[in-house]
Amino acid sequence: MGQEGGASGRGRCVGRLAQAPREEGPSSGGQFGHPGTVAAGMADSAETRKLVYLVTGGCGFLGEHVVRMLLQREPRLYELRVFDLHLGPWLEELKTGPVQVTAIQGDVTQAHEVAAAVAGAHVVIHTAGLVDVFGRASPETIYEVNVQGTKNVIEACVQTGTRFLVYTSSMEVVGPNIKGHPFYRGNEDTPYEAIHRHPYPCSKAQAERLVLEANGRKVHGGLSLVTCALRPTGIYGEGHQIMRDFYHQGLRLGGRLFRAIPASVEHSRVYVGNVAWMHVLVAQELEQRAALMGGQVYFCYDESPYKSYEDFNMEFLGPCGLRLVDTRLLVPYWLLMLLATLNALLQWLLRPLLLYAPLLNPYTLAVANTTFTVSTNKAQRHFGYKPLFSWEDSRTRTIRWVQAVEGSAP
Ligand SMILES: NC(=O)c1ccc[n+]([C@@H]2O[C@H](COP(=O)([O-])OP(=O)(O)OC[C@H]3O[C@@H](n4cnc5c(N)ncnc54)[C@H](O)[C@@H]3O)[C@@H](O)[C@H]2O)c1
Ligand SMILES: C[C@@H](CO)CCC[C@@H](C)[C@H]1CC[C@H]2[C@@H]3[C@H](O)C=C4C[C@@H](O)CC[C@]4(C)[C@H]3CC[C@]12C
Repeated sequence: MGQEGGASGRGRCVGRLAQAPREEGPSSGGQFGHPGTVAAGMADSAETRKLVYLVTGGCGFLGEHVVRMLLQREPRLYELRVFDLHLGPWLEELKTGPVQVTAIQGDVTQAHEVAAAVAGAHVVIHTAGLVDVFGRASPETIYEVNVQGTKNVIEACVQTGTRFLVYTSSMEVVGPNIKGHPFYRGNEDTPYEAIHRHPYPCSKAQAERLVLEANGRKVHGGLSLVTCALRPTGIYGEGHQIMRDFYHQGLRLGGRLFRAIPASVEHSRVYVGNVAWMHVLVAQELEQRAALMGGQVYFCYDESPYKSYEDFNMEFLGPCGLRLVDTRLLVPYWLLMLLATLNALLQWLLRPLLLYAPLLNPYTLAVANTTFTVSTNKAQRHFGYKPLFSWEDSRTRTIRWVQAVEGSAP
């Protein structure tokens, strides 16, 4: 079944059974060094600094962590190009080190801007995207950024001779699907009917497919393009705007948040630092393991516990003074669905006047209410990934961030 869904991502975006290509080649043994060990045989010294990396979306929630992780853990880095529609002021502080940090204000929907940024890069880590499940942007805009933007990155690699492309995909390429089927402790090979209607998952699925299909294409200079897609589940950590939105919502409600989702509905979540680390490690290993890793997808995972979305958030918001009130008896699911639908109607009615984009809408309620948990070690088997941050460390860092940014530190 081919990829359907109109150019704007409207209609059903019907994917094939979401299974990554079967693994080829022997799974690699445990010969990798400890996470963070620099690429094998690389001395951390000036003469090894010869690589140029480009990170698109480098000023985003994930992108910033990828940029900082590269500066800490890629000793071969000569130049780090940070490409984003909106450049962050924090970039200036990065320009004092041994690596040349080049900030590029640009738009991935503009092919010429992408080509100029990619030219001369050895590796592209493509995280730029419109992460919108709240109706802030039109389906057309989501498609333009997430699909056309990815096409522009791929073509820029081919035209300029960049051989290695790491794409930030998403769990939503797989699910939850429009039928609300749970994905329980699944992995990259678990059969699952990936059927989407929402523009965001449709766009991520189309973009991921383009990246994987580009693996092996000849780039300028005659060598082959090696691509790989990483599928984070719900990312959390320093800089997570939705976490801040929940915290502000709780403060407005007198320190309380109201449970709307049964605790039995489990989600996988992954710490942003571990997602960034996986991106860096893939970029470091992709050349030596092109035959095994090229064209593959990998879920991003760590030791974060399986919990409902709301209970998981309380791991951080509880220590910041909020408590979760169980209101499922008061707010049955049908009433939640009605509220979500009213939000969608209000958004549509108010759109000519203002942007009304609450967290709760029919799509986010459906996703929140569907179990989606990942259990895999494919990244460890293929390129020796191990989480850099433990659950305890990830939790502490996130709590400290919420406390610091909200001034609620004890
Ligand atoms: N946040 C999550 O839970 C999550 C989970 C899975 C996958 N992802 C994926 O990770 C990537 C990063 O997501 P995020 O959560 O950091 O989002 P984010 O919105 O914080 O970051 C996205 C960045 O891309 C930039 N960008 C957007 N449109 C652009 C354009 N046209 N040209 C150039 N730059 C543009 C934005 O300015 C922003 O800095 C996305 O591709 C997203 O689909 C996110
Ligand atoms: C019922 C509501 C009131 O408590 C709870 C609404 C929660 C939703 C806002 C979030 C529940 C699941 C989240 C999504 C999931 O974590 C994975 C995602 C994939 C990623 O690529 C982008 C973000 C997201 C869609 C994420 C967005 C927020 C939720 C829908």
